[in-house]
Amino acid sequence: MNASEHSYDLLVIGAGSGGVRAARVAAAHGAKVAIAEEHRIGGTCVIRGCVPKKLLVYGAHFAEDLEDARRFGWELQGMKFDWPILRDNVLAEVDRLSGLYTQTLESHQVEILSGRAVVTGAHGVRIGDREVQAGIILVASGARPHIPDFPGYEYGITSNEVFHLERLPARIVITGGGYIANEFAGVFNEFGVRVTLINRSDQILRAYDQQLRERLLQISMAKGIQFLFNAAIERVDKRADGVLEICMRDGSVLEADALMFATGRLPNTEGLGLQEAGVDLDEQGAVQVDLDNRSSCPSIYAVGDVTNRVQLTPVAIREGQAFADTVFGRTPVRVDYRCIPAAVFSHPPLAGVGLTESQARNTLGSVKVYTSNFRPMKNTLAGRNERALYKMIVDAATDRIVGAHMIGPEAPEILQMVAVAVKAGMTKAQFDDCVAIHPTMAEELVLMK
Ligand SMILES: Cc1cc2nc3c(=O)[nH]c(=O)nc-3n(C[C@H](O)[C@H](O)[C@H](O)COP(=O)(O)OP(=O)(O)OC[C@H]3O[C@@H](n4cnc5c(N)ncnc54)[C@H](O)[C@@H]3O)c2cc1C
Ligand SMILES: NC(=O)c1ccc[n+]([C@@H]2O[C@H](COP(=O)([O-])OP(=O)(O)OC[C@H]3O[C@@H](n4cnc5c(N)ncnc54)[C@H](O)[C@@H]3O)[C@@H](O)[C@H]2O)c1
Repeated sequence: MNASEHSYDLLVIGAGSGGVRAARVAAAHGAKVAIAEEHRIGGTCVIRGCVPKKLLVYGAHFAEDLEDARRFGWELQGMKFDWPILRDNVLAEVDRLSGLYTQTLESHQVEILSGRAVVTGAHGVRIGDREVQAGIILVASGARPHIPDFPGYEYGITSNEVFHLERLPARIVITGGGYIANEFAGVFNEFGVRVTLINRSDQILRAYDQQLRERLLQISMAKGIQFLFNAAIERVDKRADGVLEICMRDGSVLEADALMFATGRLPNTEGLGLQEAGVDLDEQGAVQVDLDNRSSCPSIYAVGDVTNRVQLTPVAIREGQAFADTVFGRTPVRVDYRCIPAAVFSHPPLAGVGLTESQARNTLGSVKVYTSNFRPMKNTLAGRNERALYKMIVDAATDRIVGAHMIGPEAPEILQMVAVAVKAGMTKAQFDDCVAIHPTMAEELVLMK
């Protein structure tokens, strides 16, 4: 790892959540670092993921807030939603954040190499017509949307394009039943777009607690989102008037103005030269790494979505940090994958940490489940018939809380703090021992009987 033998101590491929953190921290540890990026600094989360998505979720929620405002005495006239205003403000915020990420890299003396990187050997990378050598290569190239293969798939869009729509479609069909499908179904529905979600199985958000999933489904349907289960697209045709005819395997035909794929994300390793350099990939193309993020080629490491472990930004960031501290900070650090909290920013949002009820029943001897099924005070006055559901899963033998799951307003904000307690191994009795803050929704957590 000597920069005089190679151009850099570290060459990072991909300036997203994991790559930027790794590059910055390695440079702070004294390494000579370069980072290659083929698109924009910030990666998926900043440019076309978490950040613009969450801003759209905020924008969409005004539809309900403005409706509810009347019951709180506000008279609102001439309300109208203007998509280009929100879109352009969101894209401007993305530009600002991408600029901040660039500044952070520059202020840490990380050299930015613009262009697509291809690995040429255990220490070699080509970016455009530039060949560079590095003691260590970190692959942090993320993932890309998976697009199902059927005639007419090219008429569909993915989360890459959705933030740039010229105008809102009157009707959208979204395929998939996971995070992106449910988040964008909510966003479009709040904007008044007629949404149909097509799911190949009979369940949405499979990793979440069943009761929460059922609650989201019930609320989403009540809000007007249509769900088609056990359904698959056979072909899509585009009519002369631009309308898409989505032909289903069961013979039915859906008409829509837009089709969005939200069917998972595949690791970005295609044409990257990794296998030629001795890096093992799995059948989906994910880089296989050990607990220290090291691949089968000793000088090549990988973090984030490209390893297909947990496709979440905070996990990619931790992996990038652990890599840099271990390899360049001489402080071995491993990411702890236990109790990773996660949230779906649907309307309403849901969030969870630890074991679901069924996982707990399958793995523990005896389980106690506490639930609070309530109508938030704000919804009551607003006349909004939408109930929240909080669940706590407790190991009966030890009284330890092994899982917490919530759907309702601000669930992700509240669950972040509950996750600290669950990870710390707190007991139900310790929650009960804490006095409530009244009136809040979160007080339900210390009042469950
Ligand atoms: C719509 C959407 C919403 C999301 N919402 C959330 C959320 O709310 N919360 C959450 O935690 N996670 C969310 N995620 C997931 C999150 O964005 C990813 O887990 C995270 O960005 C992964 O970081 P990464 O560093 O592995 O890869 P990325 O952030 O994807 O960065 C990889 C970078 O590598 C670049 N690259 C790829 N190949 C090359 C190459 N050969 N040469 C040069 N550069 C290359 C890419 O252009 C990209 O900039 C969302 C994802 C999507 C798509
Ligand atoms: N709030 C968040 O933290 C957040 C938000 C968005 C995305 N993400 C991350 O990004 C990842 C990708 O999101 P996603 O929603 O695309 O994936 P996902 O894994 O959440 O859901 C994919 C869905 O597509 C379906 N599917 C897969 N292949 C299919 C096919 N060939 N035909 C029809 N359906 C198919 C699956 O059954 C599943 O319902 C997520 O797994 C998550 O890790 C996180």
